Amino acid sequence: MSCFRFYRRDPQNKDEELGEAIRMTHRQLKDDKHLNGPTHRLLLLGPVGSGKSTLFKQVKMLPGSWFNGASQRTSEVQKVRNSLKEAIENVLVAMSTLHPHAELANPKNQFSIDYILGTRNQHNFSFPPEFFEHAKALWDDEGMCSCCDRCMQAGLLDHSCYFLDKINTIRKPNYKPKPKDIFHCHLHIPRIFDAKFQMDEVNFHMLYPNGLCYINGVWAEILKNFSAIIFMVDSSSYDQNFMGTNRLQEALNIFRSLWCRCPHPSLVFLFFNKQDLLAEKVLSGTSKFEDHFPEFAHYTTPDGVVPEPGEDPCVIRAKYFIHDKFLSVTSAGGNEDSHCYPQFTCAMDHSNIQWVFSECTQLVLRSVKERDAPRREPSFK
Ligand SMILES: Nc1nc2c(ncn2[C@@H]2O[C@H](COP(=O)(O)OP(=O)(O)OP(=O)(O)O)[C@@H](O)[C@H]2O)c(=O)[nH]1
Ligand SMILES: [Mg+2]
Repeated sequence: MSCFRFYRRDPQNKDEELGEAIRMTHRQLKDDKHLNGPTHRLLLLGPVGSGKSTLFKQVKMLPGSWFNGASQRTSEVQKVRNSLKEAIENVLVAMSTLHPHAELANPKNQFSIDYILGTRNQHNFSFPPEFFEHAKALWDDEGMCSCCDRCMQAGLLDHSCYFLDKINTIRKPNYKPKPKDIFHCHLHIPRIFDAKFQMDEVNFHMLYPNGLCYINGVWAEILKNFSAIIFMVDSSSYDQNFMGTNRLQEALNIFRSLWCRCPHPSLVFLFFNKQDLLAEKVLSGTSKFEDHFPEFAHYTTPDGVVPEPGEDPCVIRAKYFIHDKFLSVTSAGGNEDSHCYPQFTCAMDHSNIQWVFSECTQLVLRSVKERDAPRREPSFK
């Protein structure tokens, strides 16, 4: 699970490792070039939990993707079960690390905890029926459930409940994952994922370094190898804290640091993701934006904004507040010849991502053309 994995990181070494892995991938890409023709490389970045894995899975399902095969689906059963296992293990770890400690409501379920924790680190775990029995017994325990709620409120275990609520479905011998199950499923090793796809007969190769810590040294060197960078933001995270920092503010800090280090000129797509969750939160009125960003109280939606059909004005105001905050980084100066394009996305929605990608790939093509013709003034910013 994202946040616990984050705690376990050894940032300096991991980033060096990751940098080396990306450099190797580039060498490989150069060798492949004569086989597949020119390829535009996209790098997917973003803070923990912003939706990178989900977007990546959508890309793998785009028409023309190299991963767009029926055989992929069968191995998804194991992935979903692994995600269930990871979810329950992480709640169990959280039970002993939270303060105050979370306790089992039924002490007899300690046997199930011992069983589940005893299966940790077993590769290719076969998921015997007793695994699901123990998982179910624990999920039915009120102590464990309330621990999960506490973790969710802290923004720690966002995938867990989804799988734990579906134990009875996932355990069935003839279980076939639904697309939603796959989207919730966390991508595991290897640390760098890549997907190739074609749009308008142009090759794209997207790299996604899972778990990249944003250490400065690696960035500048890596970034220059890409035609465009996609930076994802969890727009609904405005009311969440992680290790004492507001998650949206943290995303903004990371983006600012990325923008400063981008080689000139760069093309950056800023995906304001989880628009559905943002709308839900704003409309429910339970979590006020101004409680977390006081300047929101004086913010007014800019003139000329074109709303989506049926979009509520409060939602529009919140989403453009975030939009303007991030765009102020790019208009602050210092990287004038780079271009940043914002997009409002919902990575769970395949048609939205398909549309967004067709827009972005057109912009990549335009930008590359203009880069190759340096004497012409770029016609967009
Ligand atoms: N409702 C909604 N949920 C989303 C959206 N995008 C991602 N999610 C969910 O948000 C959670 C985190 O998404 P991931 O794709 O795992 O995020 P990530 O950036 O890969 O996270 P790390 O690998 O931990 O850095 C998952 O439970 C996703 O199902 C979205 O647009 N809408
Ligand atoms: Mg991920």
